[in-house]
Parts: sequence; structure tokens; C-alpha cells
Amino acid sequence: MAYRYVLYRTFTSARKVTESVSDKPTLANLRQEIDAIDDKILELLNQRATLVMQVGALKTQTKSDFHVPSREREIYERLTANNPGPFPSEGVRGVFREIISASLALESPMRVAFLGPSATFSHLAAMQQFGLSAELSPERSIPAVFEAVQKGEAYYGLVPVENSTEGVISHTLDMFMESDLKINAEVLLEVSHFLLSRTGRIEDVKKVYSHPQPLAQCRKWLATNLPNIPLVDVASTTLAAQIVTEDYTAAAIASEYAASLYNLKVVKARIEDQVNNFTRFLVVGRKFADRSGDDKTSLMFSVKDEPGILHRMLVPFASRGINLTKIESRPLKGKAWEYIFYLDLSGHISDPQVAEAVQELSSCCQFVKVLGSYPRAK
Ligand SMILES: O=C(O)C(=O)C[C@]1(C(=O)O)C=C[C@@H](O)C=C1
Repeated sequence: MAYRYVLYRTFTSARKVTESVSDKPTLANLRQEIDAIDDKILELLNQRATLVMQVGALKTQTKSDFHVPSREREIYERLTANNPGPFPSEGVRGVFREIISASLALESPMRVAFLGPSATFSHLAAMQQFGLSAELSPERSIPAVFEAVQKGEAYYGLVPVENSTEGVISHTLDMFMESDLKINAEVLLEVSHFLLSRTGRIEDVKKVYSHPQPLAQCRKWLATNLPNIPLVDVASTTLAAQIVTEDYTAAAIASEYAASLYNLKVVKARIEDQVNNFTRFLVVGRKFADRSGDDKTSLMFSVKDEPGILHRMLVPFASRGINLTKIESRPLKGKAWEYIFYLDLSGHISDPQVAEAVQELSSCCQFVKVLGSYPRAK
């Protein structure tokens, strides 16, 4: 009802303006109206920026955090819920992602370290999470990302943690054994591979370069469409794209973003064998994140080696109806056949039920560490 009413209002008011310019809307008339609306949007953006700068000044006085993810989430949820259309809600989120990213940069520029090099999927995930105005800094390795945050050189770090086809990235999980950084957010990114070259013609391709993971994820497509063509492993999809800029007979499997960055043509889009290929990334910071109302908590613990222990470690959650979304085990370094467990559950560590369950779990554990509570990725 409300939706129809707003649509009716939108169309009738648009028509009135159009009619005042000419009876029949022409392309030029419509563009004139769009320009007038864009001018209004720009004026409003500047009014908003002025308020944000005042917020920034208040935060400087009170020494409060500039970045407030819970407030950002509230803004996205309110606007997408109230959006009458026809502008798509996904678009509303994207537009406000950039407005808030630029606003935050006005208050205080935010540096985010990610697993480099540039143009990899970690870079895309960082752009998706923090917008284009954040200062995104590529690091050589997962430990280097953690170190940059630990030392205060970056406010957050972003690293991959699991892929829906290749499984868990154990290097990231292992980092939590030595690091006290907290998980502040998770980012889900659909991973799509593109075959890129200088000419964009499949018949010119005599060699394909990529990181071993994308090569593995596109194995069937390559065997069917480019049989007998040598496949060359390189350290990253970005390096593959860089090599291809200098060789007309080579192609790279990389992201669509790499094509625009290195001025390459798309030979074929989406060549991955498995559709719905997602990578999950973690955002780590020095503090715990606030409750958002729809959160997950990650824990790490080791248990005593005794009969029935696997059952006992799950009882505190099952008895309180807490949903476990993931459980993973890793060998405990230096101790043969002893394991560390990683557990993700629904809820925030400040929820009394979750806090009680973790407390109860510690009675059958050698140690328990809360890695963070963070908003569930949508
Ligand atoms: O409300 C705040 O605390 C702000 O700093 C403003 C604002 C925004 O642009 O709306 C900017 C950055 C924060 O992360 C959250 C929101």
C-alpha cells in the first residue's frame, strides 16, 4: 500500500516537472531533471558532511572511536527497510557504503591492512567492507597483516579464512594461537574468475597464468576450452595479470577488477567450475566489537584427552539452544594427537546465555579464548 502510494507520488511529481519543460519528455528534458536532482543530492551530501565533521570534533574531545560499525549497520538497515523503490536496496547499501566511507575519512582517515597484492580477492573484500575512501594497504603475508594491526600501523586487518570449495585457510586460524587480536567483522565475497588477455581472443591464448587455487577452481573449464595449453602457477592472480600485460600470447585467471586495473580484455567471464563459490574473510582489530543484534561469536579452546569429552564440550551450547555454525579442529603444535578447536556460534559474548555457556565450557577445557563477537555477514 505504502509502496504503491510512494510510486504514485514519484511518478506524478516527475510528470509535472516534465510537462512544465515540454509535453512529451525527450532525452534532453529527462537529463535536465536528473541534473537538477543530482544537484540536490550533492547539496544534501555536503550538509551531511558538515554534521559528520561536527561529530568528528566531538569524538576528538571525548577520545571516542571514529569508526562505529554498529551505527553504520543501523543506518543501512533503517534505509534498506524504508526504501520504497524502484531504486534497488542493494544499491542503497552500496551508495551509503561510499557516503559513510568518505564521511569517516573526513573525521579521521582509516588504514586497513589486507593480504596483498592489490587487485586480489582480499582487496575486493576490503573495498566491499570499508568503501573506497579507506586507506587500503596491501601486506605480503597473513602474519604481516596481523603485525600491522598489532603495532597500530593499521586500524583493522583483513584476511581470508575459508573458501566454500577449497575449505579452511589454516594459516589464518593458526594466527589466533599467538595473536590477541579480536575478530570485528566477517565479509562474504562471491569469487568469480575471469580469463583476461591483451587481445581478448581465445585463439591467441598459448599459456595461462594464475595462482594455484584459481587454476584448480577452473580445471574443468580449462580442460574443455583450452586443452593442451600450459598452465603456469604464480604467486598471485595480480602477478598473473601483470605478466599478461607484456605478453600477447598469454592469459591470466584473475578478478574482473584486475582487468580494469591492468587494462586487459575479458576473454571469458566466470570460468569457475563451481557456481556459488564464496570466500569468507575476517576483519581483525585490537578491541572487541559492539553488539549489533545479529551477531556471531568465535571461540578457540583445547580439551583434556578423556572419554566423552567431545560430547561434554557441546552440552553447554545444546542445553541453552545456542546454534553452532561451524566447528573446526587443528593439531596443537608440539603435542602429537592433541587438538585446538575453533567454534562459531550464533549470539554475542555479552548475551547472558552465551557468556554462561562459555563459562561452563571452560570447566572441561585446558584453555578457552574468545576470538570476538561480530555482526553476521548478510
Ligand atoms: O555517527 C557517527 O558516529 C559518525 O561518525 C558518522 C558516521 C556516518 O557517516 O554516518 C561515520 C562513521 C561512523 O563509522 C559511523 C557513522
